[in-house]
Amino acid sequence: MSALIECQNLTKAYGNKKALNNISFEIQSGQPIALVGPNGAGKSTLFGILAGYIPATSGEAKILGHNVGSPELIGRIGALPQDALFNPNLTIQQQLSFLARLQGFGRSKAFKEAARVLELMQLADTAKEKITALSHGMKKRVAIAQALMGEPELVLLDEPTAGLDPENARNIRQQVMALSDETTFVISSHNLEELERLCEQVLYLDQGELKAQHIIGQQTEQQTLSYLTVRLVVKNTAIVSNIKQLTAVSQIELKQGDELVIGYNSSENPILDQQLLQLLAQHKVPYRQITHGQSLEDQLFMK
Ligand SMILES: Nc1ncnc2c1ncn2[C@@H]1O[C@H](COP(=O)(O)OP(=O)(O)OP(=O)(O)O)[C@@H](O)[C@H]1O
Repeated sequence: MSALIECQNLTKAYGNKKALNNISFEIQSGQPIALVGPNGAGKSTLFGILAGYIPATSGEAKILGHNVGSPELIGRIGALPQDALFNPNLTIQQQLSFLARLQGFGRSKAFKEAARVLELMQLADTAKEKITALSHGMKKRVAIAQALMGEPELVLLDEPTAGLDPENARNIRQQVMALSDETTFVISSHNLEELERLCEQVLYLDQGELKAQHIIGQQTEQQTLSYLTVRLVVKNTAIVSNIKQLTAVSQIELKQGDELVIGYNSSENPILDQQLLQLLAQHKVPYRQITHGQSLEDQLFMK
């Protein structure tokens, strides 16, 4: 079976500037995939190429075995561009029905499909409104509804929750989770906690280069240390020296005073988590959470 996405030496240059520089990777269908990287890393450019909006300068990008932009992919990919544009003269229902017709739906099926995705995004009440009458968050949800039309196998979401209030952001995350068994989502966001909750894999782009591709929470081959992350209820710097004395602890970082990231050799001490709990109890240090592994932020940025 073909990979869901396969890029080989993909490059996109704008004049002398390489927005993507010779990147190669392969992704299989499955749980959501995070695309992360600082501003200007090339995330939107990669989405644009995969969705068929932007031509690559060189290299190859295939989806489900077909070159990006090829007619075989119509209706099989959905995309939420960073700045989705809609026709201000049409109602939301007309707009989405029109897009469904472009995907090959007949008139009445197109209407039903538009209504289905609007319902999915809890937008049924706005079907008769024009896009100009909607708030930023609602526009975003319309754009996501558009990306879900035709039940595509791959949905590319460029910053789907940016600028949304917490409740709407949560609704979108819930929709993504609910649809993830049938559809593979690739999601870019600057909210690493959100991606960590939603995604199983991460692609990390920086200055047009692919710096990492790995499964979230899984140790990489180069990594010899295991990690425990402890969130304390109140800041406590004194406990650090006690933790350092536990067997096999080789690294400890205190972040913002209340989060401890402990690096240790788990084959030397497989019960460090239990010893840590005892130590915290002994010193009457309350904690909110202890997790195995590092946060996505630490996995990406901690040296
Ligand atoms: N149409 C364009 N013309 C010239 N340069 C462009 C164009 N589009 C993107 N770039 C440049 O390509 C690089 C990658 O941009 P891109 O928008 O893909 O980054 P990004 O990772 O999505 O950033 P952000 O997180 O800020 O959205 C940037 O240096 C950007 O200035």
